Amino acid sequence: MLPLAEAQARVAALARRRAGQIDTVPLVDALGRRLATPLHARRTQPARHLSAMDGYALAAADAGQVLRLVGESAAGRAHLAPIGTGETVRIFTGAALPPGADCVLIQENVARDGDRITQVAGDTPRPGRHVRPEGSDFREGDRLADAATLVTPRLIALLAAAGHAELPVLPRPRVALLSTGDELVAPGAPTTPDQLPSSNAPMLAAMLSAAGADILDLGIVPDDPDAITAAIAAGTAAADILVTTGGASVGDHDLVRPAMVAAGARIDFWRVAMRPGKPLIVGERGGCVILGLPGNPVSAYVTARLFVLPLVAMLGGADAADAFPQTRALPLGTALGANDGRTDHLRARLVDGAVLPVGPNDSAALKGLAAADALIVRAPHAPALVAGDLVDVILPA
Ligand SMILES: Nc1nc2c(c(=O)[nH]1)N[C@H]1C(S)=C(S)[C@@H](COP(=O)(O)OP(=O)(O)OC[C@H]3O[C@@H](n4cnc5c(N)ncnc54)[C@H](O)[C@@H]3O)O[C@H]1N2
Ligand code: MOO
Repeated sequence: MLPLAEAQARVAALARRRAGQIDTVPLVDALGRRLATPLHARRTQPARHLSAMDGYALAAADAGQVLRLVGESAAGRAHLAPIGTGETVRIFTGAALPPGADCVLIQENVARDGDRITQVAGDTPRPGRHVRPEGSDFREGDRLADAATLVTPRLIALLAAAGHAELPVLPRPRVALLSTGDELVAPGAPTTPDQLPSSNAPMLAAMLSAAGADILDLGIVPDDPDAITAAIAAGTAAADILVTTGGASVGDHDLVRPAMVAAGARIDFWRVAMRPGKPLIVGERGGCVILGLPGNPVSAYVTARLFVLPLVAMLGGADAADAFPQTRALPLGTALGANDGRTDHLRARLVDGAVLPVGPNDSAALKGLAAADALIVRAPHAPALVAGDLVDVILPA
């Protein structure tokens, strides 16, 4: 069995992007994807010296004088004529300063009598007071984002302001999903006592779509070697990643690894020193990485968090250092026994800043999984802990 960190490093080594492909998409559609190229400002922001407040624009040299009102400057309707000595212009937030003005008096500190403006409160204005200088945010040609930067709503705002309507992004990884097992039916279909709904497929599809993957659901195949081999061949031909669930272990009906070999895949490793998730199979066929997850739903969830989502992130442009889940040390809300030789992942909840395991600790128990919003990570041979001790926790993705 491979140690968990070594297994993750081997998956990182398999992450190869489709060379050269760039999608150009509208700003909002780029959310959650990574830039394919660096991006530069196509305009200067602010494009002129702008007022940061509603008030009166003047030259600081005229401070303290009674000023004569000669016009108005509003956002989008600049007062472009220069003002002379002793003159002022009514100005609003975001409006251009007229030439000759270098500061703004806020209107609360001013008394107005017809076209006569007098400062009645506040500090003596200095040059630049309440002014956003031209180019103070960015200038045309400035490099605003590097290639591989994650597109957030905040970056979308910056790039929209910089004149971009579409962004060049790395392609979404295509992930094929295959559920194996004679006992499985589609969710919602009637079940006999020998059957159960395939809950792994919608769980994984939801995790993958939130992670920005395009999903190709290959459905359910029975425990038939030829059918699984054919589905693996089809899935690897169509996708960047093929995720299978079930049939990963050692039983007579655990057919995924032999089927991968029959389909011409290379097995990179099988079995990881982790719980749940021990029977994970990783391989590749024709440039497609195959992740054979165990069938137990909690095992499928944990291996998806620890291997599938990081691989999707790496194919989407993330560095390995950012792609794998980070842990945070949080106080335990209860005692825990010593761990054995596998890295353990306990379903847990955050309650009042402490982390509490959610039972039962069974890799088929879905209620505990649904109730958990964190995973406690216990290193191999971690010692017993008491309430209040710090423990490593993976928080929700
Ligand atoms: N003798 C041994 N037995 C087992 C070992 C072992 O090392 N030696 N490993 C155990 C571990 S750990 C796990 S995890 C499971 C994983 O087994 P498989 O990946 O072969 O999964 P299956 O046997 O096909 O299914 C296990 C369980 O999960 C249910 N399942 C399968 N697919 C789905 C799905 N899409 N949605 C919901 N539930 C699913 C399936 O019905 C079984 O109940 O093996 C242990 N055994
Ligand atoms: O280690 Mo298996 O993945 O639970 O039950």
